[in-house]
Amino acid sequence: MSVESEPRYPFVIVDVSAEESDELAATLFELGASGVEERDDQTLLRGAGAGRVTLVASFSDRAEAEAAVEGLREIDAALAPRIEEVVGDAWRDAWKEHFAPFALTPRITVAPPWVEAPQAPEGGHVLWLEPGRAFGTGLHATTSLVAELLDAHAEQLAGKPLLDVGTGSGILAFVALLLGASRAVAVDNDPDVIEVVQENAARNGLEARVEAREATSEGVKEAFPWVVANIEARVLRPMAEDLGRLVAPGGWLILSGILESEHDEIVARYGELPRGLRHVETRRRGDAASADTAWVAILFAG
Ligand SMILES: C[S@@+](CC[C@H](N)C(=O)[O-])C[C@H]1O[C@@H](n2cnc3c(N)ncnc32)[C@H](O)[C@@H]1O
Repeated sequence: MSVESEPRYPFVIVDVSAEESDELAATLFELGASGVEERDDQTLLRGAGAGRVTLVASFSDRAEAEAAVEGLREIDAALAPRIEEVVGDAWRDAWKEHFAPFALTPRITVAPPWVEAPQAPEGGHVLWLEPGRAFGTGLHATTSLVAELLDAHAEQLAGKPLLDVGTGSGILAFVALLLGASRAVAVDNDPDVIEVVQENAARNGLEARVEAREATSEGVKEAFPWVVANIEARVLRPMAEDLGRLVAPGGWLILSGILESEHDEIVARYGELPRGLRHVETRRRGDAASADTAWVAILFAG
């Protein structure tokens, strides 16, 4: 295929502070972006560094991208957005070059399917994972913090079913199953990830123990002894009643996708539910001195 006939994908790229990133991502959607990727110090493709976030917004054509750049300049002339155009489809797989086997927890090594089988950790397992376009390589702190909590509480998890809300690639459901959970229900409001979860389940011989479906917490009826949700504080806040209902008496809930600055408020919100979840433990990752860039995962007991 000649370069002229290859598809062209315009992106608007802008570097912002972590505090500004959510608001500016929403603005980019309002300006017509079809997707906005956030890159920071902890994502597979790194951001601008020094705690700053690089927003990469995709547009359907060049004219729309140029109009969005104009729109951003009108909002704040100091933003300095730029347009980059990618020609051809090879970039879609570029992230694969950076995705090598790594120890997610003491007992779980994650490996992409295109490498040779790595050594499993002692008493542990290799989790074969191809996230595709779903979130959840395990390289983001919000994922690894939950996986570590599951590993640390594997004795309580053994033989119990688990609900994974916002499952993405299915990574947390698979970690739980490899650590001994009996079965997992994995739900996500993005219908595109369900096939990814099913493919990854089959890759690990776990398909009989995972039920993946398009749903939010509202669409789940039964309560579980274990519930995990790595979403975002702004989604977890209104979800509190539902998630509280889904934790069986004596069960456990892990929440992630929460910044240090949001920690106390989330602990209070879930603690004041009629079910009264008790804060047990918080794990932290990132620069603790900066409450707006350090991530936390919170374990509650029901
Ligand atoms: C940060 S990703 C987490 C993926 C994976 N569980 C992990 O830990 O790496 C959040 C996921 O939650 C999903 N999500 C967002 N809002 C949701 C909602 N209200 N109900 C269910 N899933 C939701 C997104 O589609 C996305 O796949």
